[in-house]
Amino acid sequence: MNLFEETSSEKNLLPYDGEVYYYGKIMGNQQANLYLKTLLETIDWKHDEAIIFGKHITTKRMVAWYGDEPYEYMYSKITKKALPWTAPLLELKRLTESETGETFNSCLLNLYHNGDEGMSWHSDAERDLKKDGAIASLSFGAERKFSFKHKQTKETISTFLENGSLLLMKGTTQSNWLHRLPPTKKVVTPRVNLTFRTIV
Ligand SMILES: O=C(O)CCC(=O)C(=O)O
Ligand SMILES: [Fe+2]
Repeated sequence: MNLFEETSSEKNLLPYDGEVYYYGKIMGNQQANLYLKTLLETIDWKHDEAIIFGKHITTKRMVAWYGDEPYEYMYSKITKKALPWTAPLLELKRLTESETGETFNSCLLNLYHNGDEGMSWHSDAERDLKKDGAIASLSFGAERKFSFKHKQTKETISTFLENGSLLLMKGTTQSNWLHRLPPTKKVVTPRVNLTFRTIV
């Protein structure tokens, strides 16, 4: 817990061209497991849709989108509308804001049922997102590897995202680095991830 510390007290995981801070676990296992259960049961999960090479596909991974207002958000060439915050999501948004000192107005949630599901290399620099805005990532459930790859040098940095942990991406990270959640045979239990963002 570091309510009274600056984010700069966390070590930057990136060697250059961006800032990624891993805060580690910001709550105990019991509380994190309870959030996992609550989110699995109360979020309006839908299979993600995308248009890839002109083909309409739906993913095994499930997603949901919440925000301050019913923002329309373009993601993977499909427009989505944000739902109003639920009580547990507002709680988690406030916790994330107090830990990071940043503010957010929306949240994208991802549900990976097991290690077969992941997310391939991308950056979160969609047109509707604030340019170089901070993105905070909360993780619940199975611990998964998370990697960054520099767009020019291809240098790769990896870390593990624990149950109840917080990671913050800011500065020029999205302009210069890709990130992904690699699939893995080792994980057979679900993981829920929340990324808090700022839509403009
Ligand atoms: O599941 C994660 O940790 C990452 C999710 C992500 O990169 C995204 O939603 O853009
Ligand atoms: Fe992302």
